Amino acid sequence: TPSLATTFLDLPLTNPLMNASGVWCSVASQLEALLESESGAMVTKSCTLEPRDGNPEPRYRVLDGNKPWGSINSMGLPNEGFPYYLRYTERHDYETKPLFISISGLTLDDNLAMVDSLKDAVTPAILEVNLSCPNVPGKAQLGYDFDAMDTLLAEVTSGYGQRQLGVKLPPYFDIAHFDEAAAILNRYPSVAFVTCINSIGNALAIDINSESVIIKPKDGFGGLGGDYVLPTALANVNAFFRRCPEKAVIGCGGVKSGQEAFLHLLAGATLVQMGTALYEEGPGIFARVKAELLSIMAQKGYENLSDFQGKLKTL
Ligand SMILES: O=C1NC(=O)NC(C(=O)O)N1
Repeated sequence: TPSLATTFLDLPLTNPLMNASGVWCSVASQLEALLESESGAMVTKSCTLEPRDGNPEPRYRVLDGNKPWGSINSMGLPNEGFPYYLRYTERHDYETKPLFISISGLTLDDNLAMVDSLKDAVTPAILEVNLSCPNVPGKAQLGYDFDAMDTLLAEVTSGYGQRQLGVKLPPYFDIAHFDEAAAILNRYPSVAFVTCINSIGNALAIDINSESVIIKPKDGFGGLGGDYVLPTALANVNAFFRRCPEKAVIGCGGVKSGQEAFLHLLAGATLVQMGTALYEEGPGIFARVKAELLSIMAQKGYENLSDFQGKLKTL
């Protein structure tokens, strides 16, 4: 029977599935549910130095009805503040599964302060620096400002003592941008992984009956997730898989079954994150998607993930 076992940064995982930062991972009860779930790993909600309430509600909506399936969100980085998640890293059971901690400082100094505390904590948690939150009013996405991204990576990798870390990238839509972002990332060997993609920022969902937007923040503009973003997510996974051979890619975007998880792995992902689908289904989704992925592998005669991981064919 096929196996979903894999490794990430030399850590063994029972399977490649995990949550996307921000979904089912903001408070201890959610983190405990992820620990108990069948995910192979888990990540905390991107935190800021201080606790944040985030944007006014409604700030998350599933886009259902007769449209393709997805979500729009403008949460605005609501979180319990960095110390809360640092404390969680100190009591996580690392034997059960690896833990990632996501940070999204509102300033470079805030990011450096969190990185410095993490370096001193010498925690097994894996750092994922979020360069791509599209929903804090007045805050541009770092991943779209290449100079600022370069400066942040120089300071953060140095501040983290060149310990391995990763970055959560926004989706790019131009080959020249894949080239430029990868060229910057490849100058930082301690950036050991990239997570592609964050939501497609600043989409607008409109309800025809009310003739109104459906989320409150930013006049209805918010990050898109779900089916809508799968082709863009696969493109970003494969673009960075091709351009960053020394780094691992974590796939995120449009995964709701074994099928999309298989596609992300084929495109080059080592691990696969779920956001919208997890938000709607809950942590039981991991058992379902695991079974679906195993079934697809069995049908195709694959024993291990390495039999097809990164082996996307071109014409
Ligand atoms: O990085 C993020 N991506 C999103 O789609 N939403 C959240 C947020 O708004 O907090 N952050």
